[in-house]
Amino acid sequence: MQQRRFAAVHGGLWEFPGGKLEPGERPETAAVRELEEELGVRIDAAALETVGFASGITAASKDNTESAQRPLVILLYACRTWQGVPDARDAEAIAWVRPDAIASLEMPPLDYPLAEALNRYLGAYSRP
Ligand SMILES: Nc1nc2c([nH]c(=O)n2[C@H]2C[C@H](O)[C@@H](COP(=O)(O)OP(=O)(O)OP(=O)(O)O)O2)c(=O)[nH]1
Repeated sequence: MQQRRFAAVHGGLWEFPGGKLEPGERPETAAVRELEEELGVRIDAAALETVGFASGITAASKDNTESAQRPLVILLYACRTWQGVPDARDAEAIAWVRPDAIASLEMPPLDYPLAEALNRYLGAYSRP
């Protein structure tokens, strides 16, 4: 998980690493690019596993310069193999967090349903 820059929208909150698509960009390509930019790790798009998504409305920007709040969809992927050691290149901090402890972090609203989707995906909530 990574902690957003204090000056950013949702500053100081923890989130899954990632970011917005560039025009015309595929989500998997964006995930590869963002993990390189934010963590300095290299991943193969073919190694991404689809976990789930969360949808809502964007937060109002801090300085209110952006237009009205817009619909937002965040896709979550799992990736079990990568090259390099994760480094906080674009965040206040990064941390490995056990999947069942992610929801205890202070996060932006859509990261909570993403954490639930991850735990369902990993079977952490499976019944005996
Ligand atoms: N992770 C997350 N992001 C959210 C939620 N609601 C919401 O408006 N956002 C916004 C905050 C950011 O503007 C954007 C996340 O994309 P991002 O990490 O690429 O954007 P950013 O603003 O940090 O920086 P930039 O690289 O685009 O300049 O989504 C939410 O619930 N979870």
